[in-house]
Amino acid sequence: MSEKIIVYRKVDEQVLNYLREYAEVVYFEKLTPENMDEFYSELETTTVLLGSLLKIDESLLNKAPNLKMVANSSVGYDNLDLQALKSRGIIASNTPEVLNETVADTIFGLILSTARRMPELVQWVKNGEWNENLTEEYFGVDVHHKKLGIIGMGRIGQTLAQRAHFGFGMDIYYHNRSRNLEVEERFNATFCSLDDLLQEVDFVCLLTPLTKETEKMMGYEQFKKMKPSAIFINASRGKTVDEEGLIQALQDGEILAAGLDVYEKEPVDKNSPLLSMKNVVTLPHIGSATSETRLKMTMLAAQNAVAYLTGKEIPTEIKVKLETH
Ligand SMILES: NC(=O)C1=CN([C@@H]2O[C@H](COP(=O)(O)OP(=O)(O)OC[C@H]3O[C@@H](n4cnc5c(N)ncnc54)[C@H](OP(=O)(O)O)[C@@H]3O)[C@@H](O)[C@H]2O)C=CC1
Ligand SMILES: O=CC(=O)O
Repeated sequence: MSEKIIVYRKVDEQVLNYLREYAEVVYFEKLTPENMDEFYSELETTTVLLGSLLKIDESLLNKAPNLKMVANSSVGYDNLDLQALKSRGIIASNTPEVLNETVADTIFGLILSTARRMPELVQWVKNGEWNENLTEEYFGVDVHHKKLGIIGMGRIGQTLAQRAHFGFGMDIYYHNRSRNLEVEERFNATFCSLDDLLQEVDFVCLLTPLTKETEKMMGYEQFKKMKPSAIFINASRGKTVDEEGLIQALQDGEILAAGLDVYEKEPVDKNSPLLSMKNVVTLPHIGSATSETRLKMTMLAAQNAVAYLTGKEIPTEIKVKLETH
């Protein structure tokens, strides 16, 4: 058994045992400043890397002369420099589909808890401030039968639209670079320009991957186009939003509230104004974070790694056209 895999995130024992049938496994439950030297030393002789979030760019690849495959345990792969990987002939895979339902549940939770001000009111009750009947100043806004705008109507966007349209009677609007007629038929959804979507809907949900095109695609100018009664939800990547612009828009009352699972910098800065705003619900990037779904994701990453090691077709290889210079 000559191949070596580094697993650099916590995974279930059954995932490790499966990998051990095919390669020597070096396991780091997590990477810390204390174990980075050991990680880099193992990296020199490693063929496959399995984990998530780690920035895999030229500087890391220079330390990995034998690397042949990166099995990312997330659907988003903005942590990978695909150009650098391709120029070295390194294959990459991600974990699409298996997390759609769980992430859509999280997003719906964010929509409901932001609209109905749940975290704020839970705290109010726990603080012992519920002394009389609730007055209007604590009311939220309805979700059912409102207009939901999805920017990035892909796999997760469609799973969200399913809940919103059939479960909550919401009207669906979406913006992608390309139209999807099947989505339009299935959810009676309306395709719009970004500006039209922002002006029309009650809830804007951002779900694009982070790319050069989508970086800071939502800034003050875009928030200003939303209705002052509208709510912004971000479950894509923090960097798709200009966070300063979002803070300013919330402070100026340009939008009603925001529900966030992702931030420009993670973990989010403890002093970020977002954390002290009552109308902002802040989750710690838990889109896919259930035991069942994380097991499915890491097992799929392991299956991708094993497919590479056994010369089989890689189930969810990342295949994108790269820019040529
Ligand atoms: N918060 C969390 O824990 C999680 C976050 N995510 C994030 O969600 C993202 C989406 O995942 P998934 O649904 O599987 O991805 P998909 O690739 O299935 O969907 C992405 C959608 O975004 C659209 N899109 C891409 N670029 C643009 C653009 N420039 N402008 C407008 N629309 C665009 C695409 O349509 P078109 O090509 O037609 O433009 C596509 O419909 C991931 O990349 C990840 O960053 C995912 C899982 C969990
Ligand atoms: O953020 C999570 C992912 O799978 O992407």
